[in-house]
Amino acid sequence: MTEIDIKKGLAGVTVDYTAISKVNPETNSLMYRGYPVQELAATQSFEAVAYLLWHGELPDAAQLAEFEATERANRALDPNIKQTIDLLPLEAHPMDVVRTAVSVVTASDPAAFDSSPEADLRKALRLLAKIPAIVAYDQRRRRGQEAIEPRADLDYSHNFLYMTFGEVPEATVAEAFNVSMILYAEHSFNASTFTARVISSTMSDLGSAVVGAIGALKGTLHGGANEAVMHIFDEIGTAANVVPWLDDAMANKKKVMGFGHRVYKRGDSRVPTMKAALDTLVEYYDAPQLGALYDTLESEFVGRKGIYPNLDYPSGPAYHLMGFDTLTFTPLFVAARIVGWTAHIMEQTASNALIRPLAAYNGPDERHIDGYVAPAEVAAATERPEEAAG
Ligand SMILES: CC(=O)SCCNC(=O)CCNC(=O)[C@H](O)C(C)(C)COP(=O)(O)OP(=O)(O)OC[C@H]1O[C@@H](n2cnc3c(N)ncnc32)[C@H](O)[C@@H]1OP(=O)(O)O
Ligand SMILES: O=C([O-])CC(=O)C(=O)O
Repeated sequence: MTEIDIKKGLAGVTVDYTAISKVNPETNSLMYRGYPVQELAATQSFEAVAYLLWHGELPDAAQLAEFEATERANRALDPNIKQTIDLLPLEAHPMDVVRTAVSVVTASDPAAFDSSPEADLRKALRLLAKIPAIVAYDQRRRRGQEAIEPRADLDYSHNFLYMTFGEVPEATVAEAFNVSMILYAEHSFNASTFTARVISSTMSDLGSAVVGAIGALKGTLHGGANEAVMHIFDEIGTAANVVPWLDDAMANKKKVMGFGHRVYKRGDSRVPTMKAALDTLVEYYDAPQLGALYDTLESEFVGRKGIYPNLDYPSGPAYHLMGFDTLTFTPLFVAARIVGWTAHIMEQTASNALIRPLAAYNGPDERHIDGYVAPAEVAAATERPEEAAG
């Protein structure tokens, strides 16, 4: 058999251009539409960053005001969405709940069949506005709490936390949340975004592409890692247990979630910014034990393996300190990444080619069903070219 150079997992394969973001492992940097993500996190709201990723430029004051007004006006959930969520068991994974609710939101959109740039932009903003209400509604129903309606006088981050916890958060908490949303918003051709692009490439609709992307994000090798990090923290307990826990994990060849990355091999460009946000929360909530566990596991694991934390490592404990259930962490990633997914769906649609790679067959050689005699016309049609030529 001829040797074919298979790039397992498409590792290292460049499949298209994108103008949305640039991940540069050489310089450990990430830019959204040319702006370093650290600068955006330090100076912008998540709403302004969403506008940037969708429109290519940061909004001026009037554009931002209009964008925010539309976002605020679209936050509430229609009764059919709440009823759909209520039909799901309380034990359903929140990612399955979000996936199902998003499916209903997009199927109920009057422009569900319209894939024009204007309709897609409007649908994207509608999802950006509604996903927080879905996530908050589901966490509250799991806790047996009444749903809280959105407040149009609050920005995205304050309102998200308000709808989830019933209190307007302090600035420190809302700011850390805003930073996490900006850092999670976009990351080039990651697995879930690529999934969305594959679905869009068949000329399917935005809703189908987003639902597929949510499915891809759920896995622990991707977005599900922020939830998995917290399970690990719960298992380890305190910094004093890190060494024996790690000895055991490594002896059993277990992956330590929240570490490693397909593209960044010397550290994830977003981690220092999210770690700084986590530090403010550790101080705010007076949780030095969690900070010590974080630092000890990081230094032990990096020291032993030379594999660095990714964004899910600081964001998991940050969401825990804010009060989110561990199961809600990956839906928070969905709330942010809806921006990147939809930006890529629109980019794919604007310059489409069906995504359909090749595979090298390595199954059994040709064989036949005993006693089967092909009709003459079928035999002629399946006759292999080399036989026909011979
Ligand atoms: C926001 C995000 O989605 S970021 C990613 C979140 N995912 C995680 O945190 C899950 C844990 N990490 C991983 O599984 C991996 O690092 C991935 C999947 C993210 C990237 O991996 P890949 O580029 O495919 O590299 P791969 O998994 O082959 O790892 C290369 C080697 O490093 C090891 N390695 C990589 N990450 C880890 C880890 N977290 N724990 C232990 N070993 C690891 C692998 O076991 C492998 O070792 P080997 O060569 O001895 O077999
Ligand atoms: O880029 C990736 O492979 C995963 C990642 O960090 C992200 O999607 O944010």
